[in-house]
Amino acid sequence: MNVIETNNLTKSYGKSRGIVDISFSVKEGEIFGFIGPNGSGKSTTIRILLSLIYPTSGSANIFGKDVVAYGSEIKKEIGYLPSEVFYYANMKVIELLKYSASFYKKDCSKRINYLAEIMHLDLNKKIDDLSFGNKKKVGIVQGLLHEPKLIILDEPTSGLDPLMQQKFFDLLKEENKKGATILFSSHILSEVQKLCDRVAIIKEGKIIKLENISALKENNYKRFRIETLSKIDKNHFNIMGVNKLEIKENRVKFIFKGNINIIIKKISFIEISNIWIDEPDLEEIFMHHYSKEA
Ligand SMILES: Nc1ncnc2c1ncn2[C@@H]1O[C@H](COP(=O)(O)OP(=O)(O)OP(=O)(O)O)[C@@H](O)[C@H]1O
Repeated sequence: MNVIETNNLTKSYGKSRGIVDISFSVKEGEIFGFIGPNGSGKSTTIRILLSLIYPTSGSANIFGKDVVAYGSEIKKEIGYLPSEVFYYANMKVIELLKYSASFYKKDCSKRINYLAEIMHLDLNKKIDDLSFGNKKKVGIVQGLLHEPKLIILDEPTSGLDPLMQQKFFDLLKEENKKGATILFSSHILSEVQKLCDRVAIIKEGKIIKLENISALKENNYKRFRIETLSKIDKNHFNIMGVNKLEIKENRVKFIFKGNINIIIKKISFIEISNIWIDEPDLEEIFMHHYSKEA
């Protein structure tokens, strides 16, 4: 079953582009990454899913229900962490969280304590006295306190130190194991790589690639770094499938996608002193998509 489904979702802000023909689906139990640089349209898509804004054309369904028609009903099953959180500064953390919990028809107190303990959040502090990172933690607890079936996170890790990021990711994995579906938007590829099953790459309002993380990483992309005994001819590796080719004297590096034997044969013509072959990280593959399709 698809938990999220969008069909040609389009939003224009007057004359300026928001998103154009965004179509993707997220299956139940999936952790889906939404990746793109600032201004590419991630928040716009998410705001439509949460019916905070309406699409100009196209449609989006969550749990099989249209987000425009059933927005308020759907929202009860969603945990949302916005990219920026704003609170009434005068409230204590616990007061705010209890207020948030009052929107749901269940007792969330145990859950609030559990989440606060994991995230090292002091419930008795005033919101005003919290650092940016601690305010973010309040947002995390607020988004997860009602054990939502769908968790939507918009650039959730900014402000969290690496240890807290790890705890947060562990928490998300735990929620996912219990059945929650997750939509995770980010411009930090290493986080998406750690957490997500599948990813949509969004650029200038359009999805340019939908891929399994494993396929994106292993899709025959290999990073080669070679050192040779003599200077390398600048055209030696200028062949199909070679990208980001850099040659300096007796060193060459590139990313290759294709039949690996072609490269091995090419290498056999030169005398090498060292070679490293590994998998490029998502960042490199992603940047390659961007530069190629720009
Ligand atoms: N309220 C608005 N009025 C006018 N244009 C907007 C508005 N909100 C977003 N846009 C434009 O829509 C496009 C997509 O922006 P959006 O905020 O969805 O991107 P994003 O990928 O979430 O980026 P960021 O990571 O910076 O939030 C951008 O060109 C942006 O300038």
